[in-house]
Amino acid sequence: MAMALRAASRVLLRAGSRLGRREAVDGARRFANKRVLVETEGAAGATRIAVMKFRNPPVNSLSLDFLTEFVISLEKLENDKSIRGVILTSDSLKRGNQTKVAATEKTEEKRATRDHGGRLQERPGIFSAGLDLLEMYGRNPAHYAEYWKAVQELWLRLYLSSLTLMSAINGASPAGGCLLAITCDYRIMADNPKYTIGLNESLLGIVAPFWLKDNYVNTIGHRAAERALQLGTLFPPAEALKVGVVDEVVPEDQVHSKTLSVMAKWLAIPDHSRQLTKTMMRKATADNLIKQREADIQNFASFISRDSIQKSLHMYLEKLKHKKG
Ligand SMILES: CCCCC/C=C\C/C=C\CC/C=C/CC(=O)SCCNC(=O)CCNC(=O)[C@H](O)C(C)(C)COP(=O)(O)OP(=O)(O)OC[C@H]1O[C@@H](n2cnc3c(N)ncnc32)[C@H](O)[C@@H]1OP(=O)(O)O
Repeated sequence: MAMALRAASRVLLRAGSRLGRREAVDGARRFANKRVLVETEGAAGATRIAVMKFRNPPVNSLSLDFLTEFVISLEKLENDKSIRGVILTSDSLKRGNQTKVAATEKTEEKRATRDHGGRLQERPGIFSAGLDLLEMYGRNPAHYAEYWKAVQELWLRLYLSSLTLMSAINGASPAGGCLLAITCDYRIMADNPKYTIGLNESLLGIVAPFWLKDNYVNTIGHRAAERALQLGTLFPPAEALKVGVVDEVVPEDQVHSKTLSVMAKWLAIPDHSRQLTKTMMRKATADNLIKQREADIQNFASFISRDSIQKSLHMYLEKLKHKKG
């Protein structure tokens, strides 16, 4: 498996050097490609933690490019021995240098946040909208296979990461957004009832893959997962806490500071014993996918290519396009 991961990562690194653009380098303290910004906190030479901020406007969907850049950034952090903890979050806070586009029409209202150069900015309040629907709709089977391999890779890398991973959930987190969160060791969500989290695949007419279902079962238990998966439940923060999708709910302006303080507690545990424990808890679930990755890719490609499934996705996309802002 290690060999397979290393080979896949070489492919991703090659792809990354083609499409990844290092925008900012400040020693080892900050690096970025186009869609993921990584900032490290802590003194040089001491244990540091990294914050991976998603910035794939408008909704941080997990496009193929995003997945590639994410895995490259994570691998860099895994290889940096001074980093022991990583926080996943969205870079979706409004920045100063922005202006509101006149919001007289619904479409303008929906994408009202642009910077002065007219570039689309991330919208606040979205952790990640999940898998990119446009990667799964209207493409060919070879594309679906490539995309699914990248989705699997992301999940395996996160689920088996030796780092302490935490998610600071500062916005909506449906489906693949929830995937990012539940691979982490700890989840803290902003207390805003507009934000929801869960696996809503069934509402789109699709089905969560078995390994994500297993991850969900491991997180919230079999009965709760069975019900939530069938209904496609998106939980607001208080309910997410009750069912165990998240571990803590805190006021929105405290999500980052709280995550840092919980991280400090986790980092007080010796790495080797924590890592061995994590592996003991997760290996069987991950192995289930590793032993049938290729079959899972073929299943996905043929499932998503079905006319009925493409029709469901089309209807869902139309619904998103025409929903009231
Ligand atoms: C039995 C055999 C089984 C075999 C099974 C094998 C494999 C498994 C098969 C399939 C599994 C596939 C797994 C999929 C998991 C997923 O992640 S699917 C994606 C789920 N995501 C969602 O449902 C979220 C949809 N989006 C929203 O709810 C909202 O957009 C939002 C995130 C809450 C934000 O709302 P807001 O009002 O701020 O923004 P808009 O809705 O106006 O959106 C802006 C813009 O962005 C587009 N968009 C939104 N989400 C996505 C997305 N996920 N992908 C791509 N594009 C997205 C939206 O359409 C708008 O576009 P515009 O109209 O052009 O402006």
